[in-house]
Amino acid sequence: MNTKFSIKDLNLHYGSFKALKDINIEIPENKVTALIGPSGCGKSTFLKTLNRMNDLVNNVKIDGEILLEKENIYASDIDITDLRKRVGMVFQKSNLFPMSIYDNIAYGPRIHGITNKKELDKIVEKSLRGAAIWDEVKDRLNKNALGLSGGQQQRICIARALAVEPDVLLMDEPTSALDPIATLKIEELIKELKKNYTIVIVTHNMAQATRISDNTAFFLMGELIEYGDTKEVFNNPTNEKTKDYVTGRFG
Ligand SMILES: Nc1ncnc2c1ncn2[C@@H]1O[C@H](COP(=O)(O)OP(=O)(O)OP(=O)(O)O)[C@@H](O)[C@H]1O
Repeated sequence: MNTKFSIKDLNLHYGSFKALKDINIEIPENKVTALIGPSGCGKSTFLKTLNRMNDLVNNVKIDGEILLEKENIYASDIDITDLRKRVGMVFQKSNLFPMSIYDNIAYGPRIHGITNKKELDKIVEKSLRGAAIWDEVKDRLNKNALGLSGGQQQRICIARALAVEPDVLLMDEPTSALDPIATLKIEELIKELKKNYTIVIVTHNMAQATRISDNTAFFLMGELIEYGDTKEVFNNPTNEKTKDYVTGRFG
């Protein structure tokens, strides 16, 4: 099993507040890694360090090392646009642009210099197929993406992330705004996507973590308390705090 991210002694401060404390973790390739823990424990902060999204926050200070296949993504010579192309992100709520489905998907590739219509057509179809939504939208590619249902919009967001051919997909509670059926569709999709992508997902939904993830990391107040095989973390946790959390005693 290959390691995709190797994180060593990662600390993150927002001003004087320490949001991540000495995080050490290896994230395997082509697996789903779930990040769980109570609100405010640092899950999203950690997720965003993986494609340097926190760089955009004022007063943030990050130290330690995050290797993406042996390359330190915090090295001064790293190309951040290229990093975000390799490590895509899907948010809690759909953040599609008020434009056609086609243009939403073609947006990233166009930014990266692809202008040929035939090539873009191919990318759009491949990405929509990859996100299991091609059949639902193939006859309305020129319609406004915001006219789709919430679940469909999330799959378009995933397609948009796939369009620039990433290696990794970061997902921050991608189903929290969806009904159970739309949630199930995204979960099925995630299981399919891990064949080709490494997935790291923040979820508040414990059942979801057990359904879709291979590994689970439990965070508490900025610390990584426990990390391992999802079945072990949920059924046989080594730490009392993990046990309390996964059995619903707090959080
Ligand atoms: N931009 C910011 N500036 C200052 N503090 C921040 C910022 N973003 C997050 N924090 C603080 O860092 C801590 C971790 O926040 P984070 O959003 O990572 O937690 P989380 O576990 O993802 O929470 P939730 O499950 O509620 O989304 C919290 O105390 C939060 O208030």
